[in-house]
Amino acid sequence: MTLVDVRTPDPKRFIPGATGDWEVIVGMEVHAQVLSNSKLFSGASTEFGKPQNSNVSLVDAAMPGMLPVINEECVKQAVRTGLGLKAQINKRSLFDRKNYFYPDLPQGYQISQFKDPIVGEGKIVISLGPDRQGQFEDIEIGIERLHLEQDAGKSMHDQHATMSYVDLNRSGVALMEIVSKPDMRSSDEAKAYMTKLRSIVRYLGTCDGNMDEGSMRADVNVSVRRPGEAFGTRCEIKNVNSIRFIGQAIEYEARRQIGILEDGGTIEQETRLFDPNKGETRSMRSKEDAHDYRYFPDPDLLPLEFDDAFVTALAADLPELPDDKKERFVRELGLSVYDASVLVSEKAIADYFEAVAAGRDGKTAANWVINDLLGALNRTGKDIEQTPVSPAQLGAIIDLIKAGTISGKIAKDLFEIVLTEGGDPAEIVESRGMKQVTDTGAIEKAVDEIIAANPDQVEKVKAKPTMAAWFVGQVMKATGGKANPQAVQALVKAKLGIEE
Ligand SMILES: Nc1ncnc2c1ncn2[C@@H]1O[C@H](COP(=O)(O)OP(=O)(O)OP(=O)(O)O)[C@@H](O)[C@H]1O
Ligand SMILES: [Mg+2]
Ligand SMILES: [Mg+2]
Repeated sequence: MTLVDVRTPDPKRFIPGATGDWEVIVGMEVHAQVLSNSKLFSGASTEFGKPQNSNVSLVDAAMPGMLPVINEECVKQAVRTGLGLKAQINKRSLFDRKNYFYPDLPQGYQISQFKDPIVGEGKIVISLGPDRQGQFEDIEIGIERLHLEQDAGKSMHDQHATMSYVDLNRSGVALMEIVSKPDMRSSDEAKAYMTKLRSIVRYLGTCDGNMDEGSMRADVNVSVRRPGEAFGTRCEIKNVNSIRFIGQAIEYEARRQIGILEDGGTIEQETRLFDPNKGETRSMRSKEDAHDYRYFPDPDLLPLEFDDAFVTALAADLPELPDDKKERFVRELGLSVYDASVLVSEKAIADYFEAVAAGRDGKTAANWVINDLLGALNRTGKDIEQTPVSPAQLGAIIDLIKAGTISGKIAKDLFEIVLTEGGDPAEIVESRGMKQVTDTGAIEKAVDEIIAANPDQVEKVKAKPTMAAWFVGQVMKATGGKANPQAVQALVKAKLGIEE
């Protein structure tokens, strides 16, 4: 890979050292487990959490004479992901053997793609911000390639005092390795990149994106340099399994390298581990080069070939992706970029919002979903999948306001009730007497009473008409928030003789 610098050094991102500023360079290799029922080259199940060694075929256990057979669904998933990354799809690609020994790798090699991957160059746009002025900064991060490969099994060192066990359930499961260009310049950019990539594969349905189950993990390559100079030597931090840890690992690693360089030392290219308990990276081994693996084309597999029609059919079926959705929410529903960004950040949130917004005012739906629903979920530590308020229930609350059945203020109380107790919003309004009072007779009585009881305030309003709001507030209070606010306002003004 030839390294090309596509970024202009930005002082905002510089890291101050003892002897001047530094720039951090980050490139990531993300392993994303392909969503498929069976493995890349065998019919064994990929289901997570099964008893050890129950999802293992003879192929996965590398029994002599077993031959790999490519799983078409995994190929489709890789192409879909490539399309989602606006990348070049290679109609001919090759599988290679990457040779190394490890107890969890019974074949003695991993089938991967080296020189000719299924997907070539693409890009991901990340969005940073908003800053204090409410502005977002969109940055394009290059994708170098995406290739298909097998996952290894799992060594288990904690099952026995003196022996290690191996679980081969994961052995042979399809992974997509998505390799970025070294285009990131801060830990925030790297976190935004991972967040966006995860969101894209979730929208596409090609990977579940569950980092805590290991479905997505990142090898984070970090180097530092003086702004504007050539790329420095990278260290690769293996298997980082949360977005927060990606940020912490980069911050630590950049400072470690800066310290060495400022002391007159040099950076050795190596493979490191991130220790989340200590928040630091530790050396694992010196970095192996491609030639150490003795890559060669796997003689058991034919080149992988497909035609344009195969790609076109997959492209035609692609779901709407977050960037397109965001743009459409702004254009068609008149949402702010900020609101649209929040709503598309996760597919499940976007789906929820679209169900609420269908046939209703988009901005109103967006306000309720962002401020009330997401606010409540945040408060109660739940995510959208566990929402106690369904889109139908929230939609019903919005409809009750629109129909004038309840006031906006009562609607907030109603939302709290649905949130904690559940139930049909219209029935709750009926049974608990939450209906808005639109009967002018009743409102008029309340207005008269407040005016009669507050002669001092009446004098003040005459001098300062904006004080009328005080009366509106008192009447709303007296009616338990159920009076129609517009009707109250009109009556208060009329009775006090305030011109519109
Ligand atoms: N100087 C650098 N600083 C930071 N990142 C870099 C630098 N040079 C390369 N990278 C990044 O390192 C990654 C290299 O990944 P790639 O899969 O090509 O090779 P590898 O790490 O040598 O191989 P393996 O897949 O065996 O780990 C890319 O994401 C690339 O952007
Ligand atoms: Mg790699
Ligand atoms: Mg690597």
